[in-house]
Amino acid sequence: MPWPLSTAAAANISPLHFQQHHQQQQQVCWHQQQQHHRQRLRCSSVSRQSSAAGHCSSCCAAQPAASQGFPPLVRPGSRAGQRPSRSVSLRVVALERDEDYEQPPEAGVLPDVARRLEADRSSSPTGSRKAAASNPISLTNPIIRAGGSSSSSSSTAGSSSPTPGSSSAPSSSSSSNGAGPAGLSAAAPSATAPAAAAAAAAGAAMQQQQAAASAAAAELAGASSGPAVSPAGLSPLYPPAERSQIQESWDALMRWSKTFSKRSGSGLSPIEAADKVVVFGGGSFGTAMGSSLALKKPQLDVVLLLRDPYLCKDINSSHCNTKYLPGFTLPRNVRATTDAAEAIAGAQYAVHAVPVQHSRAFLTGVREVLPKDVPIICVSKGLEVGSGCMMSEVIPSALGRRQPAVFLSGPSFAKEVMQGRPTGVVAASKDAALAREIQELFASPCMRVNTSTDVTGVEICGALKNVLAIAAGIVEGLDLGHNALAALIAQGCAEIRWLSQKVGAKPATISGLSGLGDIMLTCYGDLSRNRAVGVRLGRGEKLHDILASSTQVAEGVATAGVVVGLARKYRVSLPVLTAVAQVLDSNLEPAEAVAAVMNLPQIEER
Ligand SMILES: NC(=O)C1=CN([C@@H]2O[C@H](COP(=O)(O)OP(=O)(O)OC[C@H]3O[C@@H](n4cnc5c(N)ncnc54)[C@H](O)[C@@H]3O)[C@@H](O)[C@H]2O)C=CC1
Ligand SMILES: O=C(CO)COP(=O)(O)O
Repeated sequence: MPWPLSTAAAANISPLHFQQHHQQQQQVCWHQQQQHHRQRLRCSSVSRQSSAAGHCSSCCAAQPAASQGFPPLVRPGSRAGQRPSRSVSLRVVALERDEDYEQPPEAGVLPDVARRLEADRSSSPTGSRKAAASNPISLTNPIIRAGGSSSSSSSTAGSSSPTPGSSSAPSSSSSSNGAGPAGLSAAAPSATAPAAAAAAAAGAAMQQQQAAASAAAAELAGASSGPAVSPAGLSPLYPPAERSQIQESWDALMRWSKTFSKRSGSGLSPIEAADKVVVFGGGSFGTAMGSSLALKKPQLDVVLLLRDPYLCKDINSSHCNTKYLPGFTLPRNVRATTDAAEAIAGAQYAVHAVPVQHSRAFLTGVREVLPKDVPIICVSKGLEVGSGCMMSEVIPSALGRRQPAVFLSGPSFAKEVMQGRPTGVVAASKDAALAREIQELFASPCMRVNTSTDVTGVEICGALKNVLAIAAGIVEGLDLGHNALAALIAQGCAEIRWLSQKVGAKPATISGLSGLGDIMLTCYGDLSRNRAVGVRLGRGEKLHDILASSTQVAEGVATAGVVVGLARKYRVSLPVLTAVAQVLDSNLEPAEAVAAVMNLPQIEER
């Protein structure tokens, strides 16, 4: 299981069992869990490209808000290389949609194949175990602190230097042998004939993993029929019947994953086909997303288009974005330039990471040199002051044409992307095939990418969560406690839902990665710049001073005012989000705003 037992699940078990489980979890380090998980959930595209890339060689397997200091908005008036066809196949699985679960491979499907593979398995049990055991997984990101010994050359488990913020993580060289964490490997002997048959239907690789799991479990249990014991030396948590059900469900999920991945087509994957990607804006997130692509393919030319020649020089000479991501060494194939024509020439994709309020002017400036068929992958989150436009409207308006575009959003702090920590985002485009292409382009063992066609939903949620994060920061800065923070975020979620639905967002988007996922990250995560603005406001600082001392953008500040206009247009009342705008506009002290919201009429929940 990729994540620890949920609180909800934990609430249903006895304290003793919970304690046992917790001890198990502590014994099975994060890296072990991940390695186990990845070995099972292998992504064939990464597997294919990683052998070439050496990245993960053996695993996966115009109205300026002058008072807020915003500059005035400017109203605006053949590429080389080959991209894969838009019919590029799905290799990475979005687990969120119900329809994906429509036909999970059940025990007993394809019985003839199952029988054949079962026969194979009984004839060679050790061979398959060896195969699984010789397949170590590395999630370790080769991007390391500047001054470290290596960067992109590190590809095997445990061989890279510690990443910032993860120094306490045990070395992955102590990883499991593929048999997985305690509960799973110990439960393997109870996998009975139907489970084995279904595993066979899913393919030989799965069968190899099961054999490995069985063998490891037998080893752990002393090859006897006695009670299975976890590697941590603890008894299993659940009663046998429950455990075998859990194992069966897990196996079915893994078979489904395997068969889903097998539906891949032929042809080059997007990352294989690409040889150059341009990133508009070399701030923290542009650099992080560019670096994650650069790591996937060392031959890929990743060019950051910047305005600051000194920063450019720094990046090219020291391989470090000293201004926005100090302490991280960038992959060697990331470079920077201030020359837009040179940066864009020959690029197959353009990642747009320029703050929303500057995007129109920026895009107008590159319109002539940007080929009209290069897809823009927009990661900027916010609403344009003056027009109220979302980026999906700003882009065609600034370029004066319909450019292929995908909107990538979700809980994804730049620093954690740089650290190679597991991250999930959603790629939304009206063009579903393009969304899948971008899904495949960015997907890696560290990055899950769901697809969506709900561009409006993904964009509005990404913009609104920044405003809510400021409110969350204010509550934190005022030291109002956990209850207050949770109540505020819940209210904010409701307000985001009310407005998002009015503008056409789908419910699945609002509760998905770009909605709830990003709300949780930004409202609770210390790395959020928007939240940091709120914290400082709550502690009594003035907005002007906060902005003057910040080197990075907090999109929620500009977006808050726009949100109120949108709410009025759609006739929705948004107490918390409106209060944020009032505080930012210096019409209300943070503490007054909280008191006013607390004293609104008591209402029925909706
Ligand atoms: N940093 C993060 O963790 C994440 C940021 N984002 C979004 O990505 C966008 C960019 O954010 P960051 O990279 O974090 O911002 P940042 O503040 O770190 O960097 C902004 C970049 O834009 C450039 N820029 C500023 N004004 C410009 C102009 N007029 N013309 C051209 N370039 C200009 C800056 O020079 C800098 O390179 C924002 O919309 C943000 O909400 C999205 C997800 C995560
Ligand atoms: O959008 C983000 C993470 O998903 C980054 O949030 P901040 O801009 O508040 O740092």
